[in-house]
Amino acid sequence: MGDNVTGADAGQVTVIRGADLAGAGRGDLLLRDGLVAEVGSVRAPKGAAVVDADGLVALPGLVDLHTHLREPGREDAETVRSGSAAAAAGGFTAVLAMANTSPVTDTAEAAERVLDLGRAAGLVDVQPVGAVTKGLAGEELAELGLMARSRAAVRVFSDDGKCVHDARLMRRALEYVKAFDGVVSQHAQDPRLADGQACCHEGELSGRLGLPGWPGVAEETIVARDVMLARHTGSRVHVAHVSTAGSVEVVRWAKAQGISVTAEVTPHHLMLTTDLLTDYDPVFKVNPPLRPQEDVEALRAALADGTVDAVATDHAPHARHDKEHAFAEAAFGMLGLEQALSVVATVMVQPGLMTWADVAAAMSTRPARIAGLTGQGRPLEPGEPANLVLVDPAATATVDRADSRSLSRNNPWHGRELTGQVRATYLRGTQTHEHGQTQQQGESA
Ligand SMILES: NC(=O)N[C@@H](CC(=O)O)C(=O)O
Ligand SMILES: [Zn+2]
Ligand SMILES: [Zn+2]
Repeated sequence: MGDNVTGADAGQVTVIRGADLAGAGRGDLLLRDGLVAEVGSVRAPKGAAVVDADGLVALPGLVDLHTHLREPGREDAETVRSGSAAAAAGGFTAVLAMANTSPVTDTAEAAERVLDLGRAAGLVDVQPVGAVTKGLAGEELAELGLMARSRAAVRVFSDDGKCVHDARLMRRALEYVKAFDGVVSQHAQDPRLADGQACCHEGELSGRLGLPGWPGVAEETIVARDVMLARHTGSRVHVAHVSTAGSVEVVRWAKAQGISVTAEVTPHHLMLTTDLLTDYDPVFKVNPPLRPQEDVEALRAALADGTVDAVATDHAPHARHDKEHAFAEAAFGMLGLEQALSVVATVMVQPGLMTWADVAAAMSTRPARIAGLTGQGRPLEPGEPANLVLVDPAATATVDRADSRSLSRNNPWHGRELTGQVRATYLRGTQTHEHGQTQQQGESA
């Protein structure tokens, strides 16, 4: 069977044998009619596909709160279809598609178009994020209510790529989305403290490399302001790609006050540090920038103790001609979907900072809840949608950027050895990805 399995028979019955059901012991799963029909010790019905999951961990399908799919506008870098294939290969069953496309997702029609492109691809649920401001210009609120009431039922709003810098607009947006339990996901970057040129963590290294500095305080001041706006409005605010120990402190304090704040961390901020910039390789240029080891440690601790709610990829594909430039001119952003789970397994599970049940919470349950996706992030229990991923926790592989389903190659993990490999992904019972030989037909036929 190929690597990406599409158009599988919707009537297919599948038995997954002997998986480690993260936190709930070892057992079989019977998938039928798009649902988990039985859990425990299952007899395979005649004609069922039987998957030997001995030694594999089954997790609820992963949910990415932060994906850039580039369609419409930059189909040379990614399309909804190619990004969906990358997501399925990474174990995801749902992604939130960021609004910084061209045109921007700032109307109900634009949101419905993204939703429909996702359905046509059929590999993951593609849920559009709506822009907070028209054209991401930061001046006028977009049609938040119309996007919320559209077929796309938008709940997450973000100007990601840009910060909603105007406090008055941010306050209005928070007040507005409260009516439908929406959330504003903030790209926290004060444009006066870190402008569009800022591309290296501000410190000794940025001085030595002669790169414009992006200080942690440019993030922290916005996070601090926004949690106070969330407290004032009683609305939900979400911190996108949190990158510093200081931001973590603010979020920890805010949660202790009962403020409705959530935060996500990217795989790259959990593993990579600013000293990778010494070779001026633009693959490591990202917003917010890679930080020093102290910040990485603080982010790992905050994810482990739940201060940071979720891992989100910030998958940011870029075409060669945008990325392969002198460091200062190259585009910001790196790929994330295909390696996210392996990175989390390598830096969090292997050293004992998180269990697989914790991974399910941080990469499926909590992101689904934050985004208001009711059919995702559900436990693997009878009657629940059969959205799941099978992971080989012990398998190790070296990342090769050429293997990607993404149309882009800006993969910061290229050449690295990671542990924990996705073996198969199922969306409502249909296999959307298979790696290697996991399936035998008709055990009891
Ligand atoms: N993360 C990035 O460096 N780039 C993102 C935008 C963003 O997330 O800010 C992109 O759209 O390329
Ligand atoms: Zn961003
Ligand atoms: Zn982003």
